[in-house]
Amino acid sequence: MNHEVNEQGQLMIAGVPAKELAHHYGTPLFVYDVDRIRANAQAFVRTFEEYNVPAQVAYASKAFSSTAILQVAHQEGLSLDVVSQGELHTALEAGFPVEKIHMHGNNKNIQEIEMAVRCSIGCIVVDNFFEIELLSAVLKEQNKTMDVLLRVTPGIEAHTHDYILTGQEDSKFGFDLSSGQAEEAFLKVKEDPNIQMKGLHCHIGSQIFETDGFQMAAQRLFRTLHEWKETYYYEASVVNLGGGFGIQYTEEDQPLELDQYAHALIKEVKALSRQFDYPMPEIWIEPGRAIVGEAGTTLYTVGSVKNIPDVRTYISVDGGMTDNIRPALYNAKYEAALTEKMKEPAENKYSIAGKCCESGDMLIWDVALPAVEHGDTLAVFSTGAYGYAMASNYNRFQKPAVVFVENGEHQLVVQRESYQDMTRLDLSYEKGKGKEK
Ligand SMILES: Cc1ncc(COP(=O)(O)O)c(C=O)c1O
Ligand SMILES: N[C@@H](CCCC[NH3+])C(=O)O
Repeated sequence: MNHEVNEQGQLMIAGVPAKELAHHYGTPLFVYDVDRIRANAQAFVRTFEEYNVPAQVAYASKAFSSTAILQVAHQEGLSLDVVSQGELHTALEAGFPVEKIHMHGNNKNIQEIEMAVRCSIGCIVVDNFFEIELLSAVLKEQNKTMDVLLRVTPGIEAHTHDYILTGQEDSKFGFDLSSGQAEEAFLKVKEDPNIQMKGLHCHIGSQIFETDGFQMAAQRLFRTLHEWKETYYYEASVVNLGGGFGIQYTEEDQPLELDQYAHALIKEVKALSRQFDYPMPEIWIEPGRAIVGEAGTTLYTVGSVKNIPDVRTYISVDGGMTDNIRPALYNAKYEAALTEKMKEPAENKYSIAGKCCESGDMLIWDVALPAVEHGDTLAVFSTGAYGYAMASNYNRFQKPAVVFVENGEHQLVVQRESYQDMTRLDLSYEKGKGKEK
């Protein structure tokens, strides 16, 4: 992996020495290279523009949601995918245009739907029959209309590199195409004059390195849309192929360039539109990881170093599974470096441990590094997606701060949580002072 290193052998992030950031803001610290976020967004947006294909590139904010990142997403012409009232609230606080917000979720409750309808967001991606009932009732009550996509499971499951064609669908998300549930949902949605059915949505998985899974999914959606056109004279104006575009965490990961994913989707949808003589729909996608993943780096300070002769050396840092649950949850792999020793050769293998009371709180096993000492700043790369977003307060550790860096300037965009923040919602218990039943 290529990193910016200055003459003194220091790791630089968008023109600023990482050590300086660690010193200024403290650690653990999430640092985002904003130029990189913009370039990632543009790789998708420009490709659709170049091919003159109407599209929406919706940033999947589950990957990392905060006011600042949503502002950048908007500046780069992205739409937004939210999955909760919390993510929608953040979008509204960030001033994100409501008409470019799409709402997902396999169990949207009445409050979420009411909020989405009240705010007149751009689209709800409908996931199940119960939701159709809730949405119909809310639209009637608020005397409003709503554009929707139906989320369907096309029977393709991506397992990072390969694809499993599942005959029988087994997913908590969406309507099954093969059993006819999707068609039943389509007919229900079509019955409601307040619901405008714009098209179909699917999402086949995450961290996908090839394009054939997306192409297979597009084929299945088109086959369905073609049938519905023949049978019901329905024409979709949108096909949403979800997110899932892979990124590089370690040297072993060899993702495509982002514009190659977009290019392949455009080519496939154009071909399918010709094949089925179907009017070319808008193509919507929902990248999360691909927008922010590689743009993020986590900085930690090394604390204890424990050598077990002939076994391994553990180095413990001041964060861990509370700011990056992915190694513990998915056995995810990362690369790391010592920010001040970028030009020094690796001299040993170290295993990087977090500080939670969990043996499984390990960030990286056996990574080759120069000699590690107490006080070193350690950078873990490609932590921009599903890191801060999945952070917890386990062991009552504070959530880290987040800093944006662009053109040599840095700015705090999420403050470090304080202990007061953590106890703010706590109330004391006094025996005998409870409400009687
Ligand atoms: C419906 C949907 N869209 C988009 C995404 C974003 O995925 P990724 O971050 O892999 O691009 C996800 C998460 O996998 C998702 O479930
Ligand atoms: N959170 C997961 C991916 C889930 C994507 C959301 N549907 C990850 O870190 O890889």
